[in-house]
This record gives sequence, C-alpha cells and structure tokens, in this order.
Amino acid sequence: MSPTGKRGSRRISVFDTTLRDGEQAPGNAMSAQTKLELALAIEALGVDVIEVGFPNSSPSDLAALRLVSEALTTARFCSLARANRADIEAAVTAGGTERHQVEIMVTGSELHMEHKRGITRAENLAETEFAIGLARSLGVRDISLGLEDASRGSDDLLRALIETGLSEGATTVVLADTTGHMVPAEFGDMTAKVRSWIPSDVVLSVHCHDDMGLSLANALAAVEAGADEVQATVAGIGERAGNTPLEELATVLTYKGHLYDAYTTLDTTGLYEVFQTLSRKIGLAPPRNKAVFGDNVFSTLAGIHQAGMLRNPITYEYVEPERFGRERKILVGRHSGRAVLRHVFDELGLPWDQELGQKLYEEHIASRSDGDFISVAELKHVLSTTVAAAI
Ligand SMILES: CC(=O)SCCNC(=O)CCNC(=O)[C@H](O)C(C)(C)COP(=O)(O)OP(=O)(O)OC[C@H]1O[C@@H](n2cnc3c(N)ncnc32)[C@H](O)[C@@H]1OP(=O)(O)O
Ligand SMILES: CC(C)C(=O)C(=O)O
Repeated sequence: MSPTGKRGSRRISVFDTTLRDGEQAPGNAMSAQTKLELALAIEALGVDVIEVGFPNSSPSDLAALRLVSEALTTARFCSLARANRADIEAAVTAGGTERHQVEIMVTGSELHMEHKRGITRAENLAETEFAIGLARSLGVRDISLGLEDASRGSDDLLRALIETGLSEGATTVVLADTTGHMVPAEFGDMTAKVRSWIPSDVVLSVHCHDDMGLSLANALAAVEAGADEVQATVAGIGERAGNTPLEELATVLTYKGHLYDAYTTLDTTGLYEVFQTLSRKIGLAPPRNKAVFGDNVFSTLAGIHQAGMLRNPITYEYVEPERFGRERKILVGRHSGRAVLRHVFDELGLPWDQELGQKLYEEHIASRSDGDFISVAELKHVLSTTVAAAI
C-alpha cells in the first residue's frame, strides 16, 4: 500500500533499459557478465521487462542475451533490432522466443526517413511489414513496434506504421521522444491520440529522453494519458542526457500514483543497492543532490531543518529514506545550530548545560571551517570526552 493510503487502479508495467539505452552511452559499456549481474539485481526489484541489449551489434551483446535469457526467472527480457533480417534473426537465435520480447525499431518520423535513412514512406511501411512479419514467422509472440523519433513524426505516418505493425502481429507500440524535445502537455496529447488509435489489449509503452530535463514529467504525462508501460533506466543513464530515471518514476508513483490512477509493484527498498552495483561497474558518480540516489538527499546540515527534523523528520522530509534503502543523516557543520547539541546531550542522558552547550557550539559548530562537517556520533564523542575530562 502506498504511504499516502491512496493508490491508483492501473498497474504500470516497468520496462528497464539500463542494459541497452543506458549502456550505449559513452563510459557505460558493460561486459556480458556485468549485464548478467545487473539483470538479476534489476529483476529482483520486480521490473516487468529488462532490455538486455542489441544482440546483432556485437559479440558481447549477443553473449549477454544468451546469459541473461537463461538466468532470468520472473522478468521478461527484450532485445533491440532494426527493421532488418539480420538483427531480428540474431535476436531470435540467441534469445529464443520464450518470454522474449523483440523490439523492432522502425523509422517514426519523416525527418529520420529523409535525413537518416534516405527512404520513402512506401519503403518505410514495407520494411515495417517485413520486419514484424519476420519476427512473427520466427515464432516471436511478444513483438514491440519501437517508433523511433515518433514525437517528430506526422500523425499520418505514425498511424500507418502502427496499423501495419499491428496487422503483422505487434503486441506493443513504443512511442519514443528520441531527442527529448517534447514538453509534458505535448507528449500527453500525443499519447492520448495514439491510445485512441489502438486496441486496449495492445501495450502502449513510452520511451523518453532527458535533453531538457523532462523525461520523467513526459513519462508521467503519458501515464496520465493512458500509457501502460514506461521505459526507464537506473539513475537515468542513457543516450546523451539519458532516459527517465527508474528510481524517480518509482518515487512519484509511490507517493502520487493515485493522481495518475497508476501504481507499480516495484520493490523500492532495493533500488539503491542496484544503483551502487551499477555505479561500481561503470564508475558512475551522480551529483550529490540527485533525487533518491544522491549523497545529500537524505542528509542535512542546516540548523533550522535539523531543529525541526529532530522533533519530527516529516518537517523537512517527504520522501522516506527507509522506503528507498537509504538512511537519514544529520551532519554537523557551521550551518548547524544548537538543536543537534541538545539532542546529543539527551542521547548521552545529560541535562542540557547552557554554558557548556554554548562553548561546544562556538568551538565545534559555528567556527567549523567551510565545507567541513562531522557526524552526530563524532559530536557525541566530543561531548562525552569533554564531560569525562571535567570530572
Ligand atoms: C534510438 C536508439 O537508441 S537506437 C539504438 C542505437 N544504438 C546503437 O547504435 C548501438 C549499437 N550499434 C552498433 O553496434 C552499430 O551501429 C550496428 C552494428 C548496429 C550497425 O553498424 P553498421 O552496419 O556499420 O551501420 P552504422 O551504425 O554505420 O549505421 C546504421 C545503419 O542502420 C540503419 N538503420 C537505422 N535505423 C534503422 C532501422 N530502424 N531499420 C533498419 N535500418 C536502420 C541506418 O540507415 C544505417 O544504415 P545505412 O548506412 O545503410 O543507411
Ligand atoms: C529504440 C528507441 C525506443 C530508442 O531508444 C529511442 O528512440 O530513443
């Protein structure tokens, strides 16, 4: 149950693409063994689908698909393929057809048709028909039509691609804001429109990029407009500015899912451990204020906040650290006040001593140099040694 006691009615499917879109960005390369380790950790969070990679792109990605497809027991796994025979056959050969979603990326905008592919609309539709039909003929039942750059495609093109894909057997449609150019109102409208074109049993999935910092807001607007699934990555890693961060999506749906009539069944307590593993594997250090995972997000140094939080953490904390595998930390530096000292006196069972308190405040808090801070445990040690020395 949500901490707010309110929950939406639609379970949102979570599609994790840390190992594919996340991995393709500079600095994020992962060996097959690393993908296996991460896939198992991500599966344990209760993610629905894990995109393992792009099997025809390299022997390493092919090996990863083989390893991961044999190891996962609850999540489905997904491979990315272009709309061509070689990519689709490689995916099916390495990953089989059981619990395997093949996401076939088709050209979702006139802009990409002209400037990237050099193909006509007729060629685009023919390629889509061929590719989805091929996957179906190879026995794939879980076929995703990935509309790359859909957010810049015309309605006419998108509708034709979707009709073609569905008539050939696609079971999921992915709307991608590939360049992250949309704002939530636009992406929500687009999602609602596409939702109205497709039957309710076709999964509508969204894939957003963070070029303007809107990937989460866009994904939420899509959920509100009827998307069934969100593609996300741990810590938001991915091409350029990255993708919708899984942990932020989970946080919003935990606390505010009812406003989107949505919920997920993710185990949010395991998210931070998965992030730590990812961070060790690819050397990722997020900014200290990064939501959910940053070093500072459950720590405070500021006296006014601490005075409130020591009475009741809800004064300055909405997101609860324990729900996300994190710990609350009160730190002591020159921005702190006397409340933390009072707390330490209390913890040691000592009555508050105004004179000693003021002395410790001046020596150990107010005059602490910029950027320097200690823990409450260290402050406790200072107080107990001071008291012991005075006896
Ligand atoms: C939006 C995304 O994130 S899509 C995923 C992007 N990820 C990656 O590109 C990482 C993995 N990619 C790779 O390892 C390589 O690009 C490979 C192995 C897939 C292909 O390498 P190459 O054959 O040398 O092609 P290259 O990468 O230079 O160009 C891509 C080709 O794919 C074609 N292509 C792009 N999208 C599609 C599509 N949806 N369907 C079919 N072909 C496509 C391009 O037109 C281009 O072919 P062309 O030069 O004949 O026009
Ligand atoms: C494959 C697609 C969904 C993609 O990654 C994108 O368009 O950004």
